[in-house]
Amino acid sequence: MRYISTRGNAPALSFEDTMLTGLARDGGLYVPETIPTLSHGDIAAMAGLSYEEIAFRVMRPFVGDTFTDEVFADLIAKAYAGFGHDARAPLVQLAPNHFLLELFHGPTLAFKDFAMQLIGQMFQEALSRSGKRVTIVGATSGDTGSAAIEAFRGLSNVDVFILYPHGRVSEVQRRQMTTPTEDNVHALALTGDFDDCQARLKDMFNDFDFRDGVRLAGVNSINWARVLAQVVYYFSSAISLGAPHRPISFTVPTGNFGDIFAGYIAKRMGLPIEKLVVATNQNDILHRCLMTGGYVTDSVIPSISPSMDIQVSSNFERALFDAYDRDGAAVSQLMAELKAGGFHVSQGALETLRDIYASGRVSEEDTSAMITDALARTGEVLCPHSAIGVKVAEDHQGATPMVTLATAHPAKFPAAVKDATGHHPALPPRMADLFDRPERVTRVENDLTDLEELIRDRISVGTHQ
Ligand SMILES: Cc1ncc(COP(=O)(O)O)c(C=O)c1O
Ligand SMILES: N[C@@H](CCOP(=O)(O)O)C(=O)O
Repeated sequence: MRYISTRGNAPALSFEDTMLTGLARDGGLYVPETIPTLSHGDIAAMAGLSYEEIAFRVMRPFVGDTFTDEVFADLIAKAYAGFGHDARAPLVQLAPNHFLLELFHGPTLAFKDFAMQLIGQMFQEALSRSGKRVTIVGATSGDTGSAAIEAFRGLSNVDVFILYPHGRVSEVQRRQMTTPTEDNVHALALTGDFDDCQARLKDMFNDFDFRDGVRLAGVNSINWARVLAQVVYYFSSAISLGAPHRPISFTVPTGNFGDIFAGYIAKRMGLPIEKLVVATNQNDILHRCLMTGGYVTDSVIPSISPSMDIQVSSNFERALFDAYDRDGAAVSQLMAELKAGGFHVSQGALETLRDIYASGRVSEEDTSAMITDALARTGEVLCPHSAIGVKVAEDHQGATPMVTLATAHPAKFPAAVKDATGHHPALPPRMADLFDRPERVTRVENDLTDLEELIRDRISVGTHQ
């Protein structure tokens, strides 16, 4: 299995090199050269298997010879052993034909743990074989950062720097990133929004002196391994609802387009997914694009669903690559236009995208109302992101069973949940002292040179400031 860049101008890589490389050297994102498929019989045979067994069968064809079967199965087992639910990703029925896929039973209470816990294991295995050391830099609107820190804290061959937008993450998210005490963890609060954090991260990857000098690695959904691990729960949930014998639709609270793109990969692998519905908050560039064809950036507006406060949606590039028949030059042209403010998707590519994806946008008021309403109707306490998903799913519900992804635990966003329900959602007991732990964070400006200097200094000193 080899991986190629969406911009068509970078070397094809193995799974291991793709995972450790992050962004392709032409600025593009890696995707598999061909997408392996599972037959109707292969999928039917997964009924009744554990999450870990399904994970192995779904991901194995993508991993090539990076890990033996035995090692890969062991890494999967270790990755999910710490989850707080035996099913790992349990389904809850909200209405006769509508199900909630709870993805928040991992250590940091968001769906990011599914991929990050596995990537942590895979990085350790690969780095211990090669004896190399890497510097992970991540950009976060709140959840990727805490999941990455949890997965890599204390590892001797990794430093992890997380850029988050100062004042624009929830207090729980911030404390998850600023309270770990390990020397290899560096939380950086940047003046700006998530798009600024992600843009500086991509600038670092495109600065080859810096990239090679610090051995830069990425664990955002830039990294193909992130997307891959997220494919699994589309299979596990659809199979438990009767796939491959009947089709299923999914609604996905969306920002950087990684999670819903994983659903697209599941569909391409043969899972009968009827529709993938993009659910956005008021930062609705994806919804506007699917409606009009115009992908035009706007400034990020802070919302009560801060993890989705994103306007430049990184993985949309992967969707465009396929919608443009894998024409890297066409994607490069679109990305150049994006730098100047935006682009228009061609009619053919837009029709392809609309065959796969539908979309909806939810206002702040409707998000809050849905948290209130869902509690009254179903007894579920939703986080604001999941509430956006449920609202859009209800607007798109047809005869096909609908699964909405619940992407975070409500206790990560207590203010929004309390406003809507009157109740303060409790953190799990193991995190009960989160607000008593001392915080450690460095304030940084949105300046590439300064950021690179800080990272170089920290690595060469080898201690946390
Ligand atoms: C809680 C939550 N929901 C939804 C999303 C959006 O997911 P994606 O960026 O993969 O579209 C994020 C951030 O990624 C998130 O943290
Ligand atoms: N919502 C994310 C934003 C980064 O997304 P990623 O999937 O590319 O890591 C976050 O919580 O950080």
